[in-house]
Order: sequence, then structure tokens, then C-alpha cells
Amino acid sequence: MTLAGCWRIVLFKNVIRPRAYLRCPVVFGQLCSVRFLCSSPVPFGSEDTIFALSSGRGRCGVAVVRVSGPDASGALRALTGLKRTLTPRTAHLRSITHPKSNELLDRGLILWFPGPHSFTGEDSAEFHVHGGPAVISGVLQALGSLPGLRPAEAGEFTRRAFHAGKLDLTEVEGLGDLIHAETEAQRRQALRQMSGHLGRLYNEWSQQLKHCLAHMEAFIDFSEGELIEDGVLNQVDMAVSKLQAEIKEHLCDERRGERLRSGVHVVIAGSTNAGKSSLFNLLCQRPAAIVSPIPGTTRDVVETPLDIGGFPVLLSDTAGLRETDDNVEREGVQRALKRVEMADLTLVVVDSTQLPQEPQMVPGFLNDYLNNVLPKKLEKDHVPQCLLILNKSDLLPKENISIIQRALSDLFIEASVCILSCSTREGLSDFLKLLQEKVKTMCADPLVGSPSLTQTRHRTNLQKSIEALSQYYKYRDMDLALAAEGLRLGLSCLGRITGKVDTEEILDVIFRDFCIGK
Ligand SMILES: Nc1nc2c(ncn2[C@@H]2O[C@H](COP(=O)(O)OP(=O)(O)OP(=O)(O)O)[C@@H](O)[C@H]2O)c(=O)[nH]1
Ligand SMILES: [K+]
Ligand SMILES: [Mg+2]
Repeated sequence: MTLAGCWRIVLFKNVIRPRAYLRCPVVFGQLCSVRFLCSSPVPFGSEDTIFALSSGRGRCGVAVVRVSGPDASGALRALTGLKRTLTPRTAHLRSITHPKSNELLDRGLILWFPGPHSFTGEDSAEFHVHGGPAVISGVLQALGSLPGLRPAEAGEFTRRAFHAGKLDLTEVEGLGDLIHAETEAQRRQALRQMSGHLGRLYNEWSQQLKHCLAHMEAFIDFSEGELIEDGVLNQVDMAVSKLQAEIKEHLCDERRGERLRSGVHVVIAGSTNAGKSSLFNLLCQRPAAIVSPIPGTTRDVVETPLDIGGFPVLLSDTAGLRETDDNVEREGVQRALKRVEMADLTLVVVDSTQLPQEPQMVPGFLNDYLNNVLPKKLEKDHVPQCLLILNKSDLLPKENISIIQRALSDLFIEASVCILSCSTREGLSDFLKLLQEKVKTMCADPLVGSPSLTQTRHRTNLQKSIEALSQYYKYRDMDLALAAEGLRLGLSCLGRITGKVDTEEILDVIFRDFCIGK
């Protein structure tokens, strides 16, 4: 093994791995467009039986073709000549033939999942066949030749599961995320969401809100006849305020779940020739960006997805920041600054040979440098996270390094600092440790504590829900009907997250909780 090879294994093992750049559409016809479930044009409730290849495309050992709908058992019979009913959820080895030509297509396993105990809630079947393209297309064609069967739309199996009440929307999203998960932490978070943890939290809140609403409505309708006990409104006050606080706390998560889902945006920025592209290449372990002694080499933003200690990172290299008359370079600088504005973490690279000779000047220089790189205008709740990297340490005399280290304790801006050489890789392992630590903190452990929201959709609806609950307080002493409307609105925002918006249930609660006319 070459020296370079050894080095890679020692330093990067279990820390950094490249991730596939594009999320490949592995689940053809099944989950590719889970995120668009609700806007799909296919109407629900059709009597169609659908089929699709559920395993990945391309040559593989085994391919799974799934069938769901009222004719699923007919399809099983037509392709296998079966007369008897199969034992549910048990694999049976059968010859699979074309129903029209009787030609043998393959010998494979068939499974029968009678509804409602199936993924979609409907009668379903699976053909596990050899994964060659000709076998797969033969089976798909055979199924397509049967009356009442048609190829599934993207996401249609899952949509049927959702409509059958098998999954709520957050679970559907969790399932989609699980299929797209590229790192361990993403997989854990997706599995947790798919198992219903997030949905359950929102359902609990909905349940509490339904109670409040029921109490309110009962109060409005029956309080004049003194059939309602005193203090009902006070109980609602307390419950709504507690709920608001809980939702607010859930929202104050520094976007951990969303970050873990979509990747932590780490941006490399700094002056020209500081060694940004060298660092970028070092982290992605390939010469992805051009490195040269010419200042202003990088213009476009260069991106690569990475797996850092099990957490997903989207790493960007950017143009060196400087005043320039070159229009193209100026555009590059603008793009770099924009990237830094959107970054979750900025790696600010400094050429340490450019540091002032006098140690007392170093902190001031670095503070100015950081101020030049980091965004001036910040969105509220956004604290710039950065890691300062003093690169090219190999060009500094040893004694200068210790002088710099001492000087760093006077930095005004709170930033972690690494002294590194991209050329000799000295300081790399400390830098990687720090980077991994930062990324980990930004995502947090997906299995610890209450589940995190993972999508902007969740955040928006939760914020709207809080606003709606404020309407309750605004009108509580003026107009109870309007106050109740606030609760109803808050409830429907929560319901939109899980896909359950049900007002009828409120009536059940009224009659269960109150002994009206006793
Ligand atoms: N001695 C030494 N040279 C380095 C180190 N890191 C980078 N260089 C050299 O510095 C020069 C600039 O490196 P780049 O990685 O292109 O710098 P950059 O910040 O991407 O430059 P621009 O894209 O032009 O802004 C190249 O000649 C590198 O080989 C280092 O740690 N030590
Ligand atoms: K350069
Ligand atoms: Mg560069």
C-alpha cells in the first residue's frame, strides 16, 4: 500500500466518507415522489389494481414486483396457475408464466398479503424473481396484460397506505427519508419518524387541543343553563398556555432535525490563495477543485456531499474574497458571500504566513479577517458558527506557532481555531475531531430526547398553530366564538402535519367529557 493510502485509512476511517451526489430513484414506481403525495393527480379510491417493480432498477440478484388492489389474488393465480388460496405472508416457490402465451418467465417466490393486513391495507402480492431486465419486463408485461391491472404511479403504494390509515404523513415522510438516508444518523432519524414518534407527539397535542375546544364549545353552548361546572375556561387557559410553550420549545431546536435530514452546510471561505481548495480536496479525498498558486483560481462554488462521523455534510469550496476588477471573479466573490450567509458552519481559512509579525497584532488581524468573511446582516436566531483554520503552518518556524497559539487567547470573536498544513497534513486529525464534534452538535443524536421536526412544512404549520393559539388569548375575554376559532385553527394546522384534520371527533369528546343535562 502506498503511503498516501495508509494515511487515508488512518485518518479518515469512520470519520469521513463520500456520499453519492445524487439521490438515485431506487424505488421506481413506489416511493420516488413521496413528498408530492398530496398533490398527485391520481384520485384515491379507484378500484384499480396496481403493480410496479419495488426493488432497485438494473441487474440484481432478486427483484421484487408488487401488486396491490382487488385483483391481486387474480394476478397471482393468472401468473402461477394456482387454484388454492396461499398461506398469507409465506413464501412459495412457483413457476411464473405469461397468462396469454403460457411461456415460462421465471421460477421465483410468491407471497400473498390479504388486506387489511398489508402495507397498503389492500389485497397485495409479491413476486420475487431473478433480477435480470428481461425477467422483470416479462413479469411486468404479463401483469399489464391482465384486465383491471395497471402500472402504479410514483408513490401510489404509499398513498394507498396513507388513505387506509396505515401511515400518517410524518410516517410517510419518514419512510421516504429512510429510503434516501445516506448516513447512519439520517437512517436513525428516519426510522424514528417512520415508527410514528413525531406523529404521536403531534397527535398528543391535537388531542389536548381537541379537549380544550370541546370544553370551550360546551361552555359556549351550555354555560347559561349552568350545566357546566365553573373554572372550565381557566382549565382551557392553562392547557393552551402549556401547549404553546411545548410547541415553542419543540421549534427552538436550531433546525437539528432538518439539518440532519438535508445535510449540514459547511462552507470553506477566506482570502485568495489561503488554501481553501487544498482543504476542500483534502476533505473529499480527491482533486475535486483546482489548486494553483494563482490567486483567484476558484470562481464557481464547488460542492460535494460527505459523511462525517455518520452525519451528512454538504461541503462547498468558494472563490477567494478580494476586491477585483474582473467581472467573473467579482461574481464568484458574490456567490461566495451568499454561501457563507446560508452556511450552518463556515471554515474560515487564513494563510498563516500572512499573519502580522508582532504577536499583539495577531488577534486584531484575525478579528478583522473574520469580520470580512462572516455575514454582516444576520437573520434573527442565526449565530454564525465558524472554525478558523490557520493554514500553511509548514511554512512557519516552530517558535512562531507557539507565539500565535498564545496570541489566540485574545481573540474577540468566539471561534474555534486549528493550526493546519494542507501540504504536510500536520494538525489534520485535531481539525477533523473538531469538525466532527461541531457537525454532531448541529444535528444532535436523533434517538435522544423528543423527536425533532425534519421538514420546513412541519415548522411552518407549527408556527401557524402557535399564532392561531394566540388568537385564543386575544379574544378570550371579548368573543368566545372567535377565541374558539383560534383553537380550531391551531388544531387544523397540527392536523395538516400528520394529514389528519378531523372536526367530527370534537363532538365525541364533548359527550364523553361532559354529563350535559345530568
Ligand atoms: N506550503 C503550503 N502550501 C499550501 C498549503 N495549502 C495550500 N498551499 C498552496 O497554496 C496555493 C493556493 O492554494 P489553493 O488551494 O489554490 O488556494 P485557494 O484559497 O483555493 O485559492 P483561490 O481559489 O485562488 O482563492 C497553492 O499553490 C497550494 O499548493 C499548505 O498547507 N502549505
Ligand atoms: K489559488
Ligand atoms: Mg480555490
